[in-house]
Amino acid sequence: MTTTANPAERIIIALDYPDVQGAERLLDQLEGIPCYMKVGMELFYAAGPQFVLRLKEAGYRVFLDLKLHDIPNTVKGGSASVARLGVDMFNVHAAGGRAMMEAAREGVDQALSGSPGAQKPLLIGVTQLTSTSRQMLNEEIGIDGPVEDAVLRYASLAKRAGLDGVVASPLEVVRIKGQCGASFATVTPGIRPAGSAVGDQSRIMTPREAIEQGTDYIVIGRPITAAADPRQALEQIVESITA
Ligand SMILES: O=C(O)c1cc(=O)[nH]c(=O)n1[C@@H]1O[C@H](COP(=O)(O)O)[C@@H](O)[C@H]1O
Repeated sequence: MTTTANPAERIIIALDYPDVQGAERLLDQLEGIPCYMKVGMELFYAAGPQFVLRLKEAGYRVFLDLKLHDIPNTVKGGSASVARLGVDMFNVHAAGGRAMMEAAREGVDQALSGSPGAQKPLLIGVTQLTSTSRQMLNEEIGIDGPVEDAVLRYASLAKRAGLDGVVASPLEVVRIKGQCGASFATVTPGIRPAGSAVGDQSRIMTPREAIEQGTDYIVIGRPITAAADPRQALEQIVESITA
C-alpha cells in the first residue's frame, strides 16, 4: 500500500516506557528521523491522551496500540474516542469477531462524520500475537493447525469487516497480501536485527527480510529502545532496509 520515499517512514517505533520522561529522552535521541511513533498500553495508561497530542503537535504520525477487544457497543465508543484524538492508526483484536470490528469502523466513521476533511485513522486488526508459537496456539489456546492458518482466517475476517489491514508477523505477509490484496495493510512486529535478543517474541524476521516480504510497516521496540545508542541502532536498521 503506502510506498514512501524515505524508508524510515515505514518504521514504527514502539515507545514502551512507563513514563513520559523515558519516551521524551528517546524522541530527543531520534530527532529528525521521520519514523512513525507507537504508543501502547504501558505509556498510554501512564501518560494518557495528552502524550498522544504532544506527538501529533510535534508532527509525528501516531499508531495508538490499545488492542481494543470488548463487546461491539463498547468498542464502537472506544474507537470513536480514539478517532477524535486524531491518531493515524489504531488497532482492535480480530478475535473480537466481525460485529465488533464493524462496530469499530462505525465508531470511527460516526466520530469523524462532522469533519469531512478529517483524515481517518487506519483501522488495523490484531491477528495472532507475534509472541504466539504453534505449540502455544495448539496446546494452550486450543486452536489446531499452523499459526499462519489462524492468522489468515483473522485477516480475511478483518478484511470482510471493512478494516484497513492487520498486525501479523512478517512470516505471514505474503499469504495475507495474496488473500486480502496488496492494498490491505500489513503492520509487522516481531522484528529482530541479526544478533539482537529475541526476548518474548516468537515469530521473527530481520528488518530487511520483513521489508522483502512486502510488509508496509515494521514495528520495532527494544532493539532500538534498549540499545546503548538508539539513534545508531535505528540508523543501521534504516540503512539495512534501504535498497
Ligand atoms: O499490536 C502490536 O503492536 C503488537 C502485536 C503483536 O502481535 N506483537 C507485538 O509485539 N506488538 C507490539 O510491537 C512491539 C514490539 O516490541 P519489541 O518486541 O520490543 O520490538 C510491542 O510494543 C508490542 O506491544
